[in-house]
Amino acid sequence: MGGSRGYSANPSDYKLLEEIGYGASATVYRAIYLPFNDVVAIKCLDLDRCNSNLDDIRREAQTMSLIDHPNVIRAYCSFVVDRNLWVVMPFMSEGSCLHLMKIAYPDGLEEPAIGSILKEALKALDYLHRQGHIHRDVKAGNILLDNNGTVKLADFGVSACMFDAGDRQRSRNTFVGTPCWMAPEVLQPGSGYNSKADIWSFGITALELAHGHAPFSKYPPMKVLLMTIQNAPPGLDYDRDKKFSKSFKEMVAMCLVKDQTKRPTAEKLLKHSFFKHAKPPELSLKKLFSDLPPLWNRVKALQVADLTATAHMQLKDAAQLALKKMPSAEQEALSQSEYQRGVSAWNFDLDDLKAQASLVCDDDDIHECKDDDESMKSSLGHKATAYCDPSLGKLSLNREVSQAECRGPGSIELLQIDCLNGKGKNLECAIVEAGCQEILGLKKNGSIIDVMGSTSEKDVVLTRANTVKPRETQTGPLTPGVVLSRSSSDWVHNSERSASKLELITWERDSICYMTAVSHD
Ligand SMILES: Nc1ncnc2c1ncn2[C@@H]1O[C@H](COP(=O)(O)OP(=O)(O)OP(=O)(O)O)[C@@H](O)[C@H]1O
Repeated sequence: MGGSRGYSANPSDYKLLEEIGYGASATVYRAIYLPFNDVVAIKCLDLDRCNSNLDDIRREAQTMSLIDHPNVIRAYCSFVVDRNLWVVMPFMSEGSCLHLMKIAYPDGLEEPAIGSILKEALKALDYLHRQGHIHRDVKAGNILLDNNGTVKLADFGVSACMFDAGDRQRSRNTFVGTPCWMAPEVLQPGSGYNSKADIWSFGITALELAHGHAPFSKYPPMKVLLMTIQNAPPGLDYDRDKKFSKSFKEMVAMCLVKDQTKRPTAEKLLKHSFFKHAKPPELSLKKLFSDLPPLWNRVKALQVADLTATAHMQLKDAAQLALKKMPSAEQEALSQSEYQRGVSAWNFDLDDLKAQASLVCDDDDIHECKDDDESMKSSLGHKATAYCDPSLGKLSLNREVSQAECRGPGSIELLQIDCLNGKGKNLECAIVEAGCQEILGLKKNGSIIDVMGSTSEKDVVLTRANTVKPRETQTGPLTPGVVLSRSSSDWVHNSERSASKLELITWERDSICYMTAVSHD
């Protein structure tokens, strides 16, 4: 982790100035390199907060320092200071495209600017792929801009060298990334992935720049995973996105093909007419920054806005749950806020995801799953425990949970609410987290409380759970078609049966939802 270009590995040679960015495991500062009086950026990675071990981090730093391309951020040097790794880089005075959009262009950028940014980012990808790297975290937050219009792809925190012989398996199997931008094959059991995964993420980034947010970004991470696998690929809509050219729409559609073999390479994509006609960035980008305050003030403003939004949502959440009413728009907003705060922190293991994804019904399985509903109906009155467990059985909830009792892994909150069903019987539910409700498809027609409490002639039945003996808890992994469904109707069924009490307990660990349902006759 030595130095280069004359930048020393001595922390006292650097004067840290303002904070200019923050991510899952790092805070980035503007700094002065005192011997040259040169402005640099220093990424301070908290080693205690890092998922990676020191070898991974060392590799990241080495990879970054070997990079030599005008569109890729290169590390000047890196060294350990206390429990932090400092990575010294060029300072990009306009920060990331994400920050720029958040502060000034919430609905996205104009096509000429998008074309220029994407072309430079694509040149970076072409270079990295030729060098044998997969970036694996292409997104607007990792495209940095300078005030002269320079565009650089940043953050090799999660990249791995495909040709890194000693560790090939590991680098291919441990995917740390951001779900909205992830290619379906990365989530599919048994299928490998390669640099084409970056082309998918590039397509998603194009949509992000066009709309100001990535597709599915309002949903919680687990739901995004499922939607990526199950739904048709997102794209620019020919009607809704009228302001964008046919060429742009075509280019995005080429990237967002589920079959990775049908996606173009970066080299081929660069030849697409959309990029052939892209303006040089120094012409199309500079005007984006005029009238904006300095980067550090923007970042400060965003931090304040994030904190305020979070506090606001938490207050609203508590108040509305207390009132047993949360309009779905509010739930979505809450979910989005949670998601946006958590997205970068959401690092996961590919094997876990593959295991989960394999349990999801795809379109062809839906009929099969629907047939299973009948057997579920006959299991009413029994206790069913459904797992969506990343560690496949490592964690299970096999006890009944009473009011305010459950404080499990991570931040678990249990709120028990008594609702009356139409027959005047008590219906209890314990709900933890808006994202989980959404994953489970229970929020479509309003909050789960609404669904459960207001269905006058109906009881709420969780479908697709395995038939188990009365008042026994079934443990183990989710079986196909058990939990993950696409519509609330798959979950909330009308029934002649009267389940007088239903306990539904969900909690979240690393964005994975766990659920136990108990119905009592
Ligand atoms: N060289 C730089 N110049 C200016 N701003 C930077 C620079 N490097 C990073 N930033 C800002 O800091 C933010 C966080 O940096 P970075 O993405 O490297 O951290 P991270 O912890 O790896 O984040 P994540 O896990 O979300 O990708 C960036 O989104 C960007 O806004």
